Amino acid sequence: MSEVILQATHIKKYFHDPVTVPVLNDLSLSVNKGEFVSVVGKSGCGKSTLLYVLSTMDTDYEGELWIEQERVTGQKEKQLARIRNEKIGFVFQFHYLLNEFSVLKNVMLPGLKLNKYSAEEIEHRAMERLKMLYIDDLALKGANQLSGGQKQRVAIARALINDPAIIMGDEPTGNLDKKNGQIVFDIFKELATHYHQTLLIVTHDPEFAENTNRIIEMEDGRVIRH
Ligand SMILES: Nc1ncnc2c1ncn2[C@@H]1O[C@H](COP(=O)(O)OP(=O)(O)OP(=O)(O)O)[C@@H](O)[C@H]1O
Repeated sequence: MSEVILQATHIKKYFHDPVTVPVLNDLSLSVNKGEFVSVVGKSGCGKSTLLYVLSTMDTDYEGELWIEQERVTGQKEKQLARIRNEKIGFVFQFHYLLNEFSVLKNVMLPGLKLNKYSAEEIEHRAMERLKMLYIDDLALKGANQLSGGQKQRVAIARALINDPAIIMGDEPTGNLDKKNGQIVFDIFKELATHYHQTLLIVTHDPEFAENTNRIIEMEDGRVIRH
């Protein structure tokens, strides 16, 4: 049987602006280990809101969220911070790299926060991940010296540093041209296929979605296809 990595059940979330409207409306989904899942749907259907809930950054919802065997819902901020750092890797549309640091340092930073490995081990792990993404030759460059596509690959290496249970992405190819978007897609695909990395990626790009293992389609805060 497949191992469930992420499970969300009966998630409801409301915004009060100025009247109360449901943005996530009794939404349930689960993602198995090694699956590469895309989340699609029209603008405003609730994809980003869902990702905030699933990534533990938003705790103001009804329903339950589990990541691996751990119940996330109801945990205090300190525990949530640990869960985020240990179990979730993020890749956003914008890379959020620290320009004043080298590529290597950027990739190492979330590892240093975890307090699990020595600095030498983290450096070694960072170099391994840069090799996995074919950018180890950029390790000592400043983050501000890279192209958009290279920056996004560094952001993926950084997301991988703590061996997360799941990588979540919000339009990670949204800022890239077609060629670089394809490179980033291929990396995700390889991570899923060769490393059994679980991925949940919000995308507007139908071609991207079609080539993932499974499409979760949303409409008005609900899942209408999965
Ligand atoms: N902080 C907020 N307060 C009130 N309403 C909000 C807030 N954030 C989002 N919304 C509304 O919730 C709905 C869902 O927004 P969300 O950003 O999750 O959609 P989305 O599917 O990610 O859209 P897009 O594809 O354009 O990024 C929209 O109608 C949006 O206007």
